[in-house]
Amino acid sequence: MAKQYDVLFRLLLLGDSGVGKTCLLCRFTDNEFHPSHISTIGVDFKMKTLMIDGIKVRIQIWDTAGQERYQTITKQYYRRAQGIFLVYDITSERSFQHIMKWASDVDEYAPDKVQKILIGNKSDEEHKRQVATEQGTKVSGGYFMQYYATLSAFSQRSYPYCLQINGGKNGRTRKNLLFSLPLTLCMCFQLN
Ligand SMILES: Nc1nc2c(ncn2[C@@H]2O[C@H](COP(=O)(O)OP(=O)(O)OP(=O)(O)O)[C@@H](O)[C@H]2O)c(=O)[nH]1
Repeated sequence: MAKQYDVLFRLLLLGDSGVGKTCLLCRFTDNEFHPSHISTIGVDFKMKTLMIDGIKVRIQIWDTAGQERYQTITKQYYRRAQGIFLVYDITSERSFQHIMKWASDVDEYAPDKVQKILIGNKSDEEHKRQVATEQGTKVSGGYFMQYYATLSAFSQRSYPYCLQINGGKNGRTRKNLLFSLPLTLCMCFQLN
């Protein structure tokens, strides 16, 4: 039987309820958008397998509930994550203010070397924007996050796997693949 994958990455989505974590995940895995908000209960996950430079990469993305009452459950998933997306909604100042709290939970419960990526979602709602891009840049720098992107789960246009991982097949190590992958994942969403 063919090997199902060469490497597995476990990624986690965190952020307040309603910022669009589930929608980002559905856009990434199924290229779908759900206009209604059905709150995640506890945790859920989806998987996607990508071929990146001849390597079969399985990405397992855990979608967590933003609601406070599930946080005892969701924190149990932090320690196995290799990458964490901290998501806020650009039209909600409050969701952005809470990023500091999510980031300090990550510091407390996730592995030290976890990749952290800040995502400002709902960039299609520019007219309702409450959080300037510069504020995102400042916070991501302050919390040692690797990347910062504004995205839209609503937007259909995507750039699937357009980022190539540097290094030839033989010279590539798992370590640099791991480092590069979260950015690849970001690039799979609509970047603008
Ligand atoms: N305009 C717009 N709406 C979005 C976008 N992403 C999500 N939404 C809407 O925001 C609402 C909440 O989205 P969800 O993905 O369910 O939010 P969540 O963060 O998973 O929420 P919890 O499961 O409660 O933590 C839904 O009504 C979505 O349709 C986006 O990029 N643009």
